[in-house]
Amino acid sequence: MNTKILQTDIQSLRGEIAVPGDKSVSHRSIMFGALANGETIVTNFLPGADCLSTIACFQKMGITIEQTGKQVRVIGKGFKGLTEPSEVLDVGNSGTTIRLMMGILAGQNFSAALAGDHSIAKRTMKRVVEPLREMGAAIDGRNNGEFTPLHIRGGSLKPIRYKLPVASAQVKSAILLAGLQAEGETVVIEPEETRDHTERMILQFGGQVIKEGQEIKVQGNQVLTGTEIYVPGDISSAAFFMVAAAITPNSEVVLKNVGLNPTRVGIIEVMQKMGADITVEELPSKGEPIGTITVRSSKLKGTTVSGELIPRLIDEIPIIALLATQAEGTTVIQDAAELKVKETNRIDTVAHELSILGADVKPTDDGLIIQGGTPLHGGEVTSHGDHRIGMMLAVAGLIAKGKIELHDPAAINVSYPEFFEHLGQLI
Ligand SMILES: O=C(O)C1=C[C@@H](OP(=O)(O)O)[C@@H](O)[C@H](O)C1
Ligand SMILES: C=C(OP(=O)(O)O)C(=O)O
Repeated sequence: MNTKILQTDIQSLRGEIAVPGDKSVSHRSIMFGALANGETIVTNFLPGADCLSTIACFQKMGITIEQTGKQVRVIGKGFKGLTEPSEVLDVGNSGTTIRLMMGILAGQNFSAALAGDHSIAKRTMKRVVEPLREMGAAIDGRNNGEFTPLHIRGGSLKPIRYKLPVASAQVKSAILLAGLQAEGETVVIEPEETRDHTERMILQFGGQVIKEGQEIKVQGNQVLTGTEIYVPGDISSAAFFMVAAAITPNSEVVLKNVGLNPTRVGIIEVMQKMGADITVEELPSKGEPIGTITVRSSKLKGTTVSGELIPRLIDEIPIIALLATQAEGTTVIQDAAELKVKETNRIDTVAHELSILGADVKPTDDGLIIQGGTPLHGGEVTSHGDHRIGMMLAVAGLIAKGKIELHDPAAINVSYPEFFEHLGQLI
């Protein structure tokens, strides 16, 4: 495993960064491009390891996908155009790839095997397996289909009306993707609103989806048409530099072209509540809302992060925890038990790694309690193979005094291959 000596005790961060394309939107652009009829052109695609896994899976099902950097061309063959893969579909580290793809495979008249890395093997798939079985898919795998390697044989599906037991965009999307192939109307009921990129993309590809309160409805047997997709910058990647600017003295960082979908901007609301100096300028756009975010260092105060906010910032909680270590007073993060089923148990890995650097972070059943105002020092830390933990620790290094060794920094390539290069431009 490789190790990186982090840059520590930085005096200021200054500059402008265009963060890479949104991971959630990039995955979906490939999936919908493959299921639509005709050509789809994707620009500002995220060439991170997770999205490359999605491309490879669809290539194995007979779809022509040409990717050069951030530009992708997909030749879709319609919902009935995928072919039975002769090899295992390898999802790598990507929960979004496996869960959404299962919704697609549920409606395919063939058999497919799915597997991923060590982290994927520990993440529960039951949440998608249960509704997809109810719709008619035959799924098997370890522990009665809960864990990879999984096997799925799809076919004709019946629609369902399904109340999500947890607020999850991945589960919602898997059911909607199956629902688009079923006979009749499928309804998903969300306990809390989650990211709506799938719904937006159905519309962009000429399909229909209706949202009524907490219910999302799709008719089956829809036909989609290839289109042009512009992927906005990923606010989940921008979040690391937003927090870096807020906690590093004498800093001003401008983040261009950031996606500002209302279901994703919880981090902005939390930073404003904590007293961060943050301005957001929304710009005209055709697809997802985008804009420029500017953050300057400022004095911060603790807060509570809970309830409906959680799904709107779920992937930002590790970096919010770091922010809270530098705020005055206590920050409580609750209702976030979902963190336990991400690439790592992020409640445990955040608390453990930040404590090594001198922070006061206590894990709870559904979140974290952070006593702020703690100076950070050096130490030996690890990403645990989790990209968001790796980036959070690199940002922690900026304000730490002493040497920090970060093990497995390469995990960051999952969502932000240019991360260290961009960080270097700001130092
Ligand atoms: O739908 C998506 O693209 C995602 C949904 C979220 O997961 P859950 O649906 O499990 O909350 C998020 O954590 C993940 O990074 C991406
Ligand atoms: C949880 C994440 O992704 P996934 O579920 O797709 O692995 C993430 O990117 O933080």
